[in-house]
Amino acid sequence: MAVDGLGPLRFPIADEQAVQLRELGRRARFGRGEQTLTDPEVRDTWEIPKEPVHVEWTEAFTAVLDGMRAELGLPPHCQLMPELHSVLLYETGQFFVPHQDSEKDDAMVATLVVSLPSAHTGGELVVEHQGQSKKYRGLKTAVSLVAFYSDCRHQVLPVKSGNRVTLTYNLLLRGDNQVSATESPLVGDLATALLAHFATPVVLPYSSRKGKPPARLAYLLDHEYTARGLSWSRLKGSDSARGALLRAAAERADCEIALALAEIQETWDAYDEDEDAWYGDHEDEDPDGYQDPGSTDDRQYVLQDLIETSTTLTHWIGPETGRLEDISLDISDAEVASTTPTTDMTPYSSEYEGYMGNYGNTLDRWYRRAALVIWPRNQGFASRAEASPGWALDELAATARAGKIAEAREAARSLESFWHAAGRYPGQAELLGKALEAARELDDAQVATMLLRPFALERLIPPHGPAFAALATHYGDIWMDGLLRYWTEGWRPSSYGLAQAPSEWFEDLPRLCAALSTGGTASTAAARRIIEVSWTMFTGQVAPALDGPLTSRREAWLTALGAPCAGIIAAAARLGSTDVLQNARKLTRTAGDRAHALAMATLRAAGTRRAGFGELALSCADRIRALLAQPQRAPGDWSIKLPTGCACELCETLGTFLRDPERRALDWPLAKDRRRHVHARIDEAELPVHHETRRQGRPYTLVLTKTEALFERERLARERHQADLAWLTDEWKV
Ligand SMILES: O=C(O)CCC(=O)C(=O)O
Ligand SMILES: [Fe+2]
Repeated sequence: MAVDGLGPLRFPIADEQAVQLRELGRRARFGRGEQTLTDPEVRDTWEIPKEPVHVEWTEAFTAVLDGMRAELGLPPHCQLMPELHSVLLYETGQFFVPHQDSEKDDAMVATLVVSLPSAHTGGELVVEHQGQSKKYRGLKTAVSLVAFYSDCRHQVLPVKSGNRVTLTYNLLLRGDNQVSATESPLVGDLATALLAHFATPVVLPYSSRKGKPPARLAYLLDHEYTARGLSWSRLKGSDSARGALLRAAAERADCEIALALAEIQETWDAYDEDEDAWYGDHEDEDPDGYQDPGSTDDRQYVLQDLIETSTTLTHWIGPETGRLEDISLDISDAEVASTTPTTDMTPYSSEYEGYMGNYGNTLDRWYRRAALVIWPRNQGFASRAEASPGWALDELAATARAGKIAEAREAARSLESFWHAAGRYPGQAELLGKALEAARELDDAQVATMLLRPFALERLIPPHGPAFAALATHYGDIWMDGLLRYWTEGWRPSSYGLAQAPSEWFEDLPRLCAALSTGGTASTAAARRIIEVSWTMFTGQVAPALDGPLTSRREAWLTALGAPCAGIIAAAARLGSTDVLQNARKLTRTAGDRAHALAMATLRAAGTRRAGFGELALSCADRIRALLAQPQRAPGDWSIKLPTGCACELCETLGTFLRDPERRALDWPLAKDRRRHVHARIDEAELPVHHETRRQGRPYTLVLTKTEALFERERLARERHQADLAWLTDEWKV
């Protein structure tokens, strides 16, 4: 090894040469996510630039690399290619904390660390994998070489004395490391086991019933892979042989197999060992008990029972495309198998949650593992469709377009058992677009309903217009009514209270209905239906809440409803939905401050639109004129109206006091619960009454005082009515 300017290095490396090297170096950086950082708490090392460094290996290196290939479990027909990554100098005290190397190249599978001969103590390289760890010490008089798969966590312990100099190499895998396992006697056994797995009903927990046989098997691999490093031809260590065996067994059992990445979450019942020691000396502890949520060092917790595991496949190499695809597929416990249990792996993140009421203390751990996913070939379409429904819809449409309509319908029917979940996949707008296309192409009313049913009406957006119109024309009104009923199921009030109306979607209804109504009569009729159900939903939620006083909270709520209300009315006017327009007029005739607030908010949200709003503007103006015509409160008139709602004796006393035009204050000895009821009534109606408890005597005395806000508010309300009326006259020519 030679360095420009320094000449050949002499081994063991002497102090003065280490100093020369350091002068060339800079503080080594490390990667975290997308970033490259320096932080001497994490990595304290000098990195010498590669350009002036020249390394020449003897013949023996090739043999060493081939030995490493064999020991890493890679077959003889592939090769490890070393690529110099960095030249590092650790002076006394320097180190690198545990980390995983990032794979800088798709073909990178491992790291090679070469320690050059130098006298030093400490500075051991510690490599971990699946709970095992090995320490490697550099030598004074010989080169030492350590290679490990890049998913292994490793660290360099602080150098205690002397200097440690290393070269690190990325080991790239050249050639396909797959071996054929068809000859192995294990293949037959594995194939039999696969057939048994797919024929054995799942035992359901807490039930004497037997479930259906599992739909698939996900066998978890032992090494970690990044999405870019995932490849059949670069499986690491024992994964490679297992992959080959299962691939051959799947073939023999007439199954399909895919290589996937899984996200696994474990929830443990756990406790913090230190938590009980609260009486001890805690001075050096963080007062908030803060724990870095990203920290994977959760060994301070004592694990009790594993409460739950969830496994979701997030990527796979498409069985046909051979490309990495984003998928989302939940795998049940009965479908997961592994040689190394997840519990023995190192989580990439964990989070401890102390006692929260319903649950005890829990520790969540997250892992990423690779998996071989296997399913019977005759269930292939359904199995892949569950993982990527968008792909499936495209397939269905394409098959039907190619004239294989019976086959396409059959394939569509095979999705029925899980298709209800299609409404929860990410990318709903795109998925619905594809479903609309496929439903039309399949030309079968029942299958079309099955495919579309899981979606919700508020997923329908203007770009869907043409596909929706084609569907409406093709299947007719009755079919469409049925579909719209399904699509608004989530809108109906459930036992948990009112469903949440999709406000923004209502607001945008004119645009949607415009897009739908260009598609012919059937589509226009469907658009009218959509307006009707929207109005029914909207008033169903709002009408019951229009009674009662207008508090500030109510006012904010009603103001926010102006835009959706205006959206529905404008859409109704545009498509001539007379029923809805008539109903909207009814709303304008509803008496009360709340209805007025909603009507004004609707007019303000109408913007420049006029059609459909005329009567609303008129009746608002009438109402304001009537209010303004009422005599103003006389100075010194302190009477306040208590809204109806409770007829108890306390409320009667309260009502009498409030009504009295002369009395301003009331001293009222009342026990705690009764005081609370009176407070609640006053606060709920936001009455201009101050309440206070005088904590003397038994029971304490509730002191009520009417405040000046009574006059101030009425003055402000009048001003606002005047301004509103001016606006209505100006803008709406009422
Ligand atoms: O210096 C060593 O032994 C290893 C350095 C290392 O882990 C790295 O550069 O990523
Ligand atoms: Fe490293």
